[in-house]
Amino acid sequence: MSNHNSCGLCSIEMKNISVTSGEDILLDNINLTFHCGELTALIGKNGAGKTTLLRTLLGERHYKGSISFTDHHGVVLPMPRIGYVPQHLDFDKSMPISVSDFIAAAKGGSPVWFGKQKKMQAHIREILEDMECGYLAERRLGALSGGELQRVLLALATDPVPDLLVLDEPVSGVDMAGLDLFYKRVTELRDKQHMAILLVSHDLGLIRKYADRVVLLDKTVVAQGDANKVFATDAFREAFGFSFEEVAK
Ligand SMILES: Nc1ncnc2c1ncn2[C@@H]1O[C@H](COP(=O)(O)OP(=O)(O)OP(=O)(O)O)[C@@H](O)[C@H]1O
Repeated sequence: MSNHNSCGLCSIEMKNISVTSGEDILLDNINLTFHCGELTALIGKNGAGKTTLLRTLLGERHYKGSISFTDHHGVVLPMPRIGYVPQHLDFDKSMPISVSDFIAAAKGGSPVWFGKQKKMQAHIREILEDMECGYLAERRLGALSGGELQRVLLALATDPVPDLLVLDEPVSGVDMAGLDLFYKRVTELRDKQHMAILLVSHDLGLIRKYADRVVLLDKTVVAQGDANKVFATDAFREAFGFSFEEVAK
């Protein structure tokens, strides 16, 4: 898929990144650049280091090497602002908390029991409406479907607009129509807000439909490029045990 939206300047760069745990090398000399306005899909077999790479970007893993952000003016800043949608959210589903109170609490506003601040509530309604889920504002968080919850988390992760949006297999437990809708929303964000997006996914069909670039990881980057190119590599066949032609079916 061609990308019309990248200015070529604004980017997040991982340089010579290595992560170890005791004697184990979890990530080995990763060199990657994520461009603003581009959706990059991160793929690899189980244990390849995908989640470790995300956690490193989020500042949750100790690493060797450097991560930097270059803004639209070419100014290099030490760290990008990152929005994160986790794989799943662990919470007590019987909790009597509404979607808008959850967002207010996550944003570090006043505790929910102090009552809602009008301005904050209007803002929350606005960001949910941007994600076409304003109607969820007063629903109980625990009553949302998997797809609805993902949209709420996406609204939260993209306000304020981050430099890099990181999505960790965000759509597990969501049906095919919900998946497709989620990817559509994500690509709209890429185009409208010009953010760099990094997505860990196992859905090769959706990756081929929506990703601008695919990175195949096996502790280090073993292939990268557009989906068709990466799916045709020997490294892909080795990682997944099937060939490009089988993905195309
Ligand atoms: N905190 C940790 N300490 C030690 N080893 C870890 C830690 N976290 C992950 N690992 C190991 O690092 C390797 C990479 O794990 P990681 O979760 O990043 O893989 P992944 O590509 O996300 O896998 P999956 O597709 O199964 O989610 C695995 O061998 C895992 O056991």
